[in-house]
Amino acid sequence: MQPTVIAPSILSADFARLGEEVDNVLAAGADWVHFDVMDNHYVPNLTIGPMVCEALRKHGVTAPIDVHLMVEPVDRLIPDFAKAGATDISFHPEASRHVHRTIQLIKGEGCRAGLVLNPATPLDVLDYVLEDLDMVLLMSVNPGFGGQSFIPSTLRKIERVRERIAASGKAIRLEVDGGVKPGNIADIAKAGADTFVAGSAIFGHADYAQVIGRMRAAVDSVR
Ligand SMILES: O=C(CO)[C@@H](O)[C@H](O)COP(=O)(O)O
Repeated sequence: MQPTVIAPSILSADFARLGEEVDNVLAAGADWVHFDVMDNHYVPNLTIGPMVCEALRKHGVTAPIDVHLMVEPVDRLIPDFAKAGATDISFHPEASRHVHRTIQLIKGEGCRAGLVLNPATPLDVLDYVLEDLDMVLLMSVNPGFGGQSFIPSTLRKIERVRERIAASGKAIRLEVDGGVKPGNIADIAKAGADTFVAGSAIFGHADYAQVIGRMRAAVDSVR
């Protein structure tokens, strides 16, 4: 079993104080920094690129930076993010012409590779590549915005991916992203997730340590 990871999505942070916000969530008990990259093409929103990732490293952030690429095409940005300090890079299969090649590109740059499935993406995109992956990221909202509601059918999907990971015998993380909150994180963990992204639930709360503590306790109660 993989150790639990709580990864606040900086999409909901105060961008005018990003370094301080990241320091604060890490001091409050977060494990990773979840870094959402949107291109106004693959998704209808525009966010941040490798320069901001590099700036966080220069600021002194040493925690893993979990980059979720919502960009199309995806390959060109991968070396830039690796050089900027990303440790984990995940991408959507629809954004790559050659999914296996993109996974190898990420690993060749020294990062862990994740494949992201949107709520309506069938699990067969995992065929033939699951064992090459370090992580499967299941979106529990349609990508593009923070603050959306968790789509309940994701719970069954998490169970099915957990079964596939178990059958593979590999140490592959199962991350869930979108609408994750203290009130539903136990169900998400029970279904089989080990890595939890939360944006608005953490950055929208006045006390980061309290909300992260509640989330971790809820996960610990079922894992
Ligand atoms: O990738 C995305 C959205 O595309 C997510 O990382 C959201 O940023 C999560 O935000 P909340 O649903 O937790 O507010």
